[in-house]
Amino acid sequence: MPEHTRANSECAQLPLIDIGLLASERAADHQRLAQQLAEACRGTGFFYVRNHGVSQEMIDAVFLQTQAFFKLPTAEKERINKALSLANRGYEPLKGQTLEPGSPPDLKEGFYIGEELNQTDPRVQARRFNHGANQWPESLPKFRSTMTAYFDAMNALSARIMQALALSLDLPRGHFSEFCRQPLSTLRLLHYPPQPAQPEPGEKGCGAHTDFGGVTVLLLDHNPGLQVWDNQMESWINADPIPGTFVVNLGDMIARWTNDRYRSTLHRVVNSSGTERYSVPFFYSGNPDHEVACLPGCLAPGEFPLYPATTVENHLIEMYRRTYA
Ligand SMILES: O=C(O)CCC(=O)C(=O)O
Ligand SMILES: [Fe+2]
Repeated sequence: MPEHTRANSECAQLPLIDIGLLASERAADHQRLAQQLAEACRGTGFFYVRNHGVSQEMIDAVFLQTQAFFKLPTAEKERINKALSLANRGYEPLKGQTLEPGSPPDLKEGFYIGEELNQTDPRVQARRFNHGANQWPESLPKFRSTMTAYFDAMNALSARIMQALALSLDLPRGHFSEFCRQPLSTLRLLHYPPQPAQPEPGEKGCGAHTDFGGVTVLLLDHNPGLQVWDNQMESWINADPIPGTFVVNLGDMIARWTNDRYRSTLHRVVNSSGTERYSVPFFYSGNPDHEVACLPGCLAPGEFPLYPATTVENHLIEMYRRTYA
């Protein structure tokens, strides 16, 4: 992978998928969706979705609250630092994560939100991984309701994307419905200051990484900055924002499931826009107890599974251990 931070602007665009086709009554529409998706997933594993049904009003409200949160005084953000949570919820300061081993820490600050759970929930009582209370900023009255509504909308959209993924793998549409029950999901708000004029070698908004979980549904503001590694071309593709869409990408669990027919792809952020950049990824990892093993149809005769079977929870614990070690 080249060290410089520019992407090849002449490269192919990522595909744009009409996820609304899933609601069609016509089998031909489902087939078209399945085909387009299979192609996208065998390619970079990154695509845009449109016709997703999430209102622009809701998206505007999410950005408004996100910006308001990061503009709060540092002391207030620090009061709900993620380090105070047993469930990885809350504020992550600038340079708090290093997604690319060997590079300087990421030039971003973040905020993590999970499912709203109270202390009596059996999953919290049992200290299941990433299950616990959220931490909320006190001085933003609309923050909590905006984010929980968006969280629910993202869970619903992700479940629909899983249905489309099932179709793309020649499986029944409901194949992942058990996986989608009581899913473990993380909503992450991100703020990237502009890339400094004189960065440290390798310093950037977000180091090259793959996402851990099932699917990621990423909301971009109007700024470019996201780059996706194109294995075939051996270069970075700019995944610039397209209004009215989300960027969707596959996490490491899908590679496990499909024996690498579908891959999780390296991506990174270089905020060369000269202004503040905000983005809101949603990580959908599914039911913690669900078994992740090679799917039917993803093993040709004589081919062996590349990964041992595991559960969602054990896979995630292992991935977190590696990143935050
Ligand atoms: O900010 C972005 O565009 C991407 C963020 C990302 O890749 C992540 O949080 O995993
Ligand atoms: Fe990512």
